[in-house]
Amino acid sequence: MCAGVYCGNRRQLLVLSVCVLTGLIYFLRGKRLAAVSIPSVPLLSDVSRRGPPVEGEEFPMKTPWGAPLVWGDSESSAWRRDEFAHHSIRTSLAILAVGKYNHFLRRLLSTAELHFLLNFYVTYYVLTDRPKELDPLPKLGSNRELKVIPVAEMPGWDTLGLRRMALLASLIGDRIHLEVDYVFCIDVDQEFTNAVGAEILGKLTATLHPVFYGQQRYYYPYEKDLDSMAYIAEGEGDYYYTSEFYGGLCSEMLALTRACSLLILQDQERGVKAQELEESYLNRYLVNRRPTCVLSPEYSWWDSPQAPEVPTQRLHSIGRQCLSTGKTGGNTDAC
Ligand SMILES: CC(=O)N[C@H]1[C@@H](OP(=O)(O)OP(=O)(O)OC[C@H]2O[C@@H](n3ccc(=O)[nH]c3=O)[C@H](O)[C@@H]2O)O[C@H](CO)[C@H](O)[C@@H]1O
Ligand SMILES: [Mn+2]
Repeated sequence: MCAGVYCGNRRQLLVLSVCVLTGLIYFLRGKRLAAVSIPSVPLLSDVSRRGPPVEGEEFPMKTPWGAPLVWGDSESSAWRRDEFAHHSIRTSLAILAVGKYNHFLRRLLSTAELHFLLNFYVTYYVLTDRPKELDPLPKLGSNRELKVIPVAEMPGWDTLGLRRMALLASLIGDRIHLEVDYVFCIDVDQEFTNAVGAEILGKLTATLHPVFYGQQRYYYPYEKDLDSMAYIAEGEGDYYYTSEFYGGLCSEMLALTRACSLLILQDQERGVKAQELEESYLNRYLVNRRPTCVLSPEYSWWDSPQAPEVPTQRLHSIGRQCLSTGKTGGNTDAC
């Protein structure tokens, strides 16, 4: 453009010279920048972030019944976040920590403060047998609070796996539904590693189990005992969901936890126990009441040969990671 305006008079010659000089400076600066060696050490966020997911076989964006299948960096997730941005929604996390699992609490809370529903009202409901472990209370951001609910429960994932639904049902019914709009149930042996935003807000939200993502239905560990209330027949069911992270509107979560705890009680009365405990009953419930929002394995991930590569790891299961390495024999204390 500079060269094109030269018409022969002195003023134009001056303009032309300035343009050429400026161009030369930019050219030389470009060379200098290129000469500066950029360190080849990848930034931490690059390790767990790949390009944004694009609709396709690897990254389906919808379930067969039309619910969103959520990848946090996709365009549709950005739209969902925009939709919620101007509503003052009250959200919450319900966390159970009994016995040795209390040692996971601070890591979950501190990472939630960095990544979970920032810019929303968040209440942490911590059900614990050791309220003193939260003394002093962790420092929280504005519009975020923590409420401790003392519980007298026996430790052990095999017992608590049958108690948590009942505990949640009474807590949601008595209190949570009066105080917030959404409640998410989360295993305490996890940590947030990247942003989890309003894209997860649905009437009823469930998360795909990473190990069974993309597998044939035949491999899903649905309950096969005909006597169990969690039994899922051949041809029933869409996906296999994890029990480590699910949630939704309080009314939906009240219905879910009440129904599941009733199924568990009915089984216990007859001495029957579904193989995957709470997860089996959750999956049974979600066959009949399909989730309106399905989170991809970005929201339940651990490093395992069977887990898929995901664009961004957002919620990491420390407990299941430990189990999959086999080093600790399921003793998450060692993690
Ligand atoms: C279905 C499945 O794959 N289960 C395995 C997986 O469980 P899960 O990840 O299904 O269970 P888990 O051990 O994380 O227990 C579920 C949740 O109950 C709470 N909780 C549990 C026990 C306890 O003593 N105190 C307590 O507070 C806590 O919030 C925990 O996150 O990993 C466990 C070890 O981590 C066990 O090896 C389970 O076999
Ligand atoms: Mn767990």
